[in-house]
Amino acid sequence: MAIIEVNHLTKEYQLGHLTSLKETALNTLRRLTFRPTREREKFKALDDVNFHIEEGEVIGIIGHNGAGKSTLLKHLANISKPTKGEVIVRGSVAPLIEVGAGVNPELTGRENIFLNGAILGIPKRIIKQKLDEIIEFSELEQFIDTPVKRYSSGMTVKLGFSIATSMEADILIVDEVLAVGDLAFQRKCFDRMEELIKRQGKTVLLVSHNIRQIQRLCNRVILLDHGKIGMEGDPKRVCDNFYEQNDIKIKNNIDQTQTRTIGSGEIELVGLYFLDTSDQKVENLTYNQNCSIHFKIRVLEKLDEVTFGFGFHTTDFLYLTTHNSEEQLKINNLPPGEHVISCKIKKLPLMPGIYTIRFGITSGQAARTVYYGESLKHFQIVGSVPITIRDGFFALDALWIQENNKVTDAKVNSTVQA
Ligand SMILES: Nc1ncnc2c1ncn2[C@@H]1O[C@H](COP(=O)(O)OP(=O)(O)OP(=O)(O)O)[C@@H](O)[C@H]1O
Repeated sequence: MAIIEVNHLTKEYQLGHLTSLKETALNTLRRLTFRPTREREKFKALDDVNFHIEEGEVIGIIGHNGAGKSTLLKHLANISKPTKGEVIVRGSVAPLIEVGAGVNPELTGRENIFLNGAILGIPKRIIKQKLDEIIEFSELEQFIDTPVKRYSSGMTVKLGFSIATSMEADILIVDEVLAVGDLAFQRKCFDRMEELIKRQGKTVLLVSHNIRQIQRLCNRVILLDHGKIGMEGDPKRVCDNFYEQNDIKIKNNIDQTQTRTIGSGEIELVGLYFLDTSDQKVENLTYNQNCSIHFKIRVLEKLDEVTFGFGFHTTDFLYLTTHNSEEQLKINNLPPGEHVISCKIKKLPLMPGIYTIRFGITSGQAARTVYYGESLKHFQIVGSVPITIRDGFFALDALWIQENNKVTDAKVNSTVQA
């Protein structure tokens, strides 16, 4: 029997509900003055959502901002009530769904550990046994007897995460919390999640915008799209589909895409384009194409010992390559004015998809950064790839060989001769 059943789950909100205090006051005034109250429009944050989860499954929930992911988790954690439909949960739930969820701000860290254990029906004796481990994992030894309302949001998350993952509830529900807290703690959380999932076979529901993390941890992914299930199933298939949708959105809104640049003001990038082998400008490239990338720069103040570097990254800022000019091109004296620097690329081995470019310029012996930009230009790699390549970002120019082939053949021959 499924550990979680979601049947025809619908959640309606009234638009503007979040600012309802002012609206309520206005409506009261309208009623007093016998004027008709304004009907507020309703919208469905979740719209007839159906799925089952079996024990031990690790489900990732992805989708655009406002798709309904958090709303769904709140229903699974029994924090929200459906407008229509039902959620059946056959087990205890440790929810980690917002900063401070399940944590009482008036109580100390230690008291919260006992409170949470009690809510999950864990005997005090067992909680006492786990106490040291929970405190140690949370890295809050010094503050464990301080009321949680004095904690920073990162500290609150650390406590919440340690409690939720130590209490051995049947189902762990995690919303994006791994993105809070310092990097080292995030890594620790990720490792613990992986351990819970792989070694202990826990049922886990995970919401994240970190699609790569979802793809790595989950065995099934649900893609929510405007409150409905847009797609569901194999993580790679669903995540790839989500990337494609995103990439198309980005490509259609390229002008609105935020490029990120920093600079000293001595130099600026005024043009960036690819040329094919006939020196024609090209917007899209085919897989394995010979091409060159050109950077048109305007130097405002004379610079010395100038080196360049560029790289490709995905639209979600996964850095794929860098190529520095240090060994090939170092300009000792770059006078004010416009200059074009280019880099020839032999057989660009990027797999079909949408990528973007970063570019940096340094000057002087200490390699001071005078310009750095990311997401500077989106481009698409099109065309088909050899069937040897299934996924990833790069195609290796590689060949499989059975090295002991000759030895085996020789043996076979000698056997035959004998
Ligand atoms: N209490 C509420 N009252 C009114 N509208 C709400 C309420 N809570 C959520 N919503 C709306 O419901 C929709 C779904 O919100 P939800 O937080 O579930 O999205 P999400 O997929 O988690 O988004 P994000 O990725 O931005 O966190 C949004 O349009 C949001 O504004």
